[in-house]
Amino acid sequence: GFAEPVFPPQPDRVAIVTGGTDGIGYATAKQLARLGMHVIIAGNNDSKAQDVVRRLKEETLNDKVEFLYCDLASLTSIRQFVQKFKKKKIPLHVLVNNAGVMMVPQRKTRDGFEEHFGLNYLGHFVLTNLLLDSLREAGRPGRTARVVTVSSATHYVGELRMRDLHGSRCYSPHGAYAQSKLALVLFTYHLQRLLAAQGSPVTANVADPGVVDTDLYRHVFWGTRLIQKMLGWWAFKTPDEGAWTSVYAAVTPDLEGIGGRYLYNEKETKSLTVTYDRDLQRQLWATSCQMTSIPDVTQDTLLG
Ligand SMILES: NC(=O)c1ccc[n+]([C@@H]2O[C@H](COP(=O)([O-])OP(=O)(O)OC[C@H]3O[C@@H](n4cnc5c(N)ncnc54)[C@H](O)[C@@H]3O)[C@@H](O)[C@H]2O)c1
Repeated sequence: GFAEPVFPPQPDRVAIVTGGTDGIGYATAKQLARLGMHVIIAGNNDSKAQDVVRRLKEETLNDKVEFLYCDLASLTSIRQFVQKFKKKKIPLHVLVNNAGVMMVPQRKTRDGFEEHFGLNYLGHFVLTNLLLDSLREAGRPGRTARVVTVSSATHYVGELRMRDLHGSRCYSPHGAYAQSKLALVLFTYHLQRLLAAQGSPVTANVADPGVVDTDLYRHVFWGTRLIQKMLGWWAFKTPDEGAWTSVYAAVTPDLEGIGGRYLYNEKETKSLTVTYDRDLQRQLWATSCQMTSIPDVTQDTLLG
């Protein structure tokens, strides 16, 4: 009973989709390519890349689909990806921060960050900051460039432990995932305020895909996995359905010039109360800048 939304064609626009080799990211890349966009998949899944690109080209009849290696669990790899992208000398209109891991055992990224926080959140924090100049250049009033960041309803039970962001004192895989998804919401709202304060032709929104039948659940308790296998078709959205909110945020004319929204089923919804706390947003942003050696441009711009 799911009616596919219809969006205007998007020729001459370029999108980067992180984690576009699988699940919701694959479906997002496919739908954007169908709309005529040049889609670049940023992924760490080299072995799948060729096949995925071939399938996407076949399914969308769009030849402008490519893969560029980007391991979001490595700051060096993210910087190399951005360099490679900028060498192409093409504009960037849409960045979909989609990739993620869930409930992985306690382990660290290359730079020593807890994996959920480091990959899901800090990886996208760095990627977005390094691509902001490209997004600003490509956007224009009336046709803004867009950052779409995929969070999750799990953020509602998240807690940001500013004194122990890496969960070294007490680690829970669920808590670490929820914290990373909460951080992405705080980041998006702060980013949107920065962009608005600078008068940048770029907007930032959060997309919540709902519960979607993908391999994200590979690390959860086996009982939950079994339920997914048996009832997934009935209780979960398909990846195509889950991708619509990201696609909506990326292209709908309804959101032209509008940012700072938490979107679920293509509608604005309230996120957890604490996500609107500007002091917390600022604190997280400043700490993230320190952790990743990104200059904090918001310090002078956003005082209020
Ligand atoms: N599936 C759900 O029910 C659900 C619900 C809410 C939110 N989400 C969010 O949707 C997003 C996509 O998840 P999915 O369900 O499609 O899962 P998935 O496991 O099918 O896809 C995750 C993607 O992230 C990529 N990825 C993982 N580690 C990476 C790394 N180090 N560098 C680059 N890419 C990496 C994977 O290669 C894969 O392409 C995630 O952010 C997830 O938190 C999913």
